[in-house]
Amino acid sequence: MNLTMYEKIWDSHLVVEAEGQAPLIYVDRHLMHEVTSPQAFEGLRMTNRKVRNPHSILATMDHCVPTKDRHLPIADPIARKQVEVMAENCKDNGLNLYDLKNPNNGVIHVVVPEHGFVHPGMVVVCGDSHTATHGAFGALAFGIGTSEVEHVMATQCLPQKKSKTMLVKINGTLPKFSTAKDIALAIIGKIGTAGGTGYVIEYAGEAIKDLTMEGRMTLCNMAIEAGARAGLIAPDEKTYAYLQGKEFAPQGAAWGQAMAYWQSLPSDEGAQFDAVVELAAADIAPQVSWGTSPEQVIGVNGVVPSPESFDNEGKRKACESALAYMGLTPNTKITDIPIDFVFIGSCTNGRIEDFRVAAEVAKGTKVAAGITAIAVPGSYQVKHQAEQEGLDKIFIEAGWQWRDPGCSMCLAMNGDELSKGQRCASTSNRNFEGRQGKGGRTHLVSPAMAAAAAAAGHFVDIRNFG
Ligand SMILES: CC(C)[C@H](C(=O)O)[C@@H](O)C(=O)O
Ligand code: SF4
Repeated sequence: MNLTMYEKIWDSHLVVEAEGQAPLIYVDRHLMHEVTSPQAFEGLRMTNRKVRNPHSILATMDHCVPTKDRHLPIADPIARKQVEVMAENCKDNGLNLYDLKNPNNGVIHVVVPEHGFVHPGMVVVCGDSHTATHGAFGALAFGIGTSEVEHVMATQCLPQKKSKTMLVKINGTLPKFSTAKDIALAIIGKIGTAGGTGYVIEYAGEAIKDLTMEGRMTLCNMAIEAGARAGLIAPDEKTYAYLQGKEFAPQGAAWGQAMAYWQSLPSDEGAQFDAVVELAAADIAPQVSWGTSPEQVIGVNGVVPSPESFDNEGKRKACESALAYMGLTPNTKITDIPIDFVFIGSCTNGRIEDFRVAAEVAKGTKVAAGITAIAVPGSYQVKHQAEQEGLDKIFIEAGWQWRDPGCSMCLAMNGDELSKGQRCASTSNRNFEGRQGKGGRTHLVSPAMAAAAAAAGHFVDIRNFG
């Protein structure tokens, strides 16, 4: 039988499928951060249970951590408590934690790949929706709720409904200046934030093969914003080269055995998907979101749409309320929208490649008057690598702030936030109302587009920049 990669991973992890119950699957890796784990640990304590396999867990602190003045105690008492509780829980259960002082600290979905903790063919969970990121390695990776976090800690298994499969094929090669972020946004613009509901998306096609591992992570990261359970990309030579030699990658003879398994994972020729979506890479321009949902997005050379341009009532209404919140009028050119803030970072675009591209654009420019621009590396590893390459100096000379790692303004839980009415060019993944601070307005873009906007003071078409 011709199977998709999802079906192969599913079949090899299915523990039991009892009549009238959700199938039970085995979980290989469990990722953790300070926000969604405390109640799960508490639940274990109350029921006198232990973590079944501490080695399956890697934990960090990222959401509520400060990105500056880290030598000082955390000022916000709630954040401080969260960090302390995380440290205690990990210590009590013998878990590997990259705490604030650890040189491996950073955003969970950035640090996990850096250490080769996720391998092709694994089932990976985390109490976090952007777990989808790890699908870039050909692993079935998805977010779970806090009660499920407890269940997985205790049993290493998870009741899980089987998903349908969707193939998203990006044909041809991407134009210069269009990136994985633009592919992600263009797909969501096409299928909508509910387009992937009930599906696991497999991304394929020449443009996907061409992406670096960082780019693949950016793309899979946003599968969740398309409503999908997870995103997947078939492992290939790039995947293996990325993993080889990393701390948690198989070593010695185990490497060869693992490779043999990994090479069996890609979807078989003729495998049937429940849905197929195709896009031409050549049509994907640098994207800018204009609304309060990632599907409200358009090419940078476009204009803010009017509610009447939508053919269904729901979308018309959504457009109206998004424009009111965003303070935008229909037909405004995207490149005429002024900004107040720029954020480069997050588990979508906080990797070394993102800072390289942004620094190349920022080099020799100055942040426009009145604009605050912050560069927040996804991890200390990214930060140190960038510093070795002198990227920090480029940003600082251009007037940017160079911070310590964390989720930061991706969701503004740590005090880094917009004030009411401020408008931000952001490389993160969600532009929901209030996501970057109450009344703040978020436009999702790629790192290059963010850096260009910082210099110009408004969005610019990166293809004509400089
Ligand atoms: C805090 C966490 C539960 C949340 C998520 O699940 O994604 C956060 O990481 C986010 O990006 O909104
Ligand atoms: S960087 Fe943003 S999307 Fe990623 S885990 Fe943190 S808050 Fe969630």
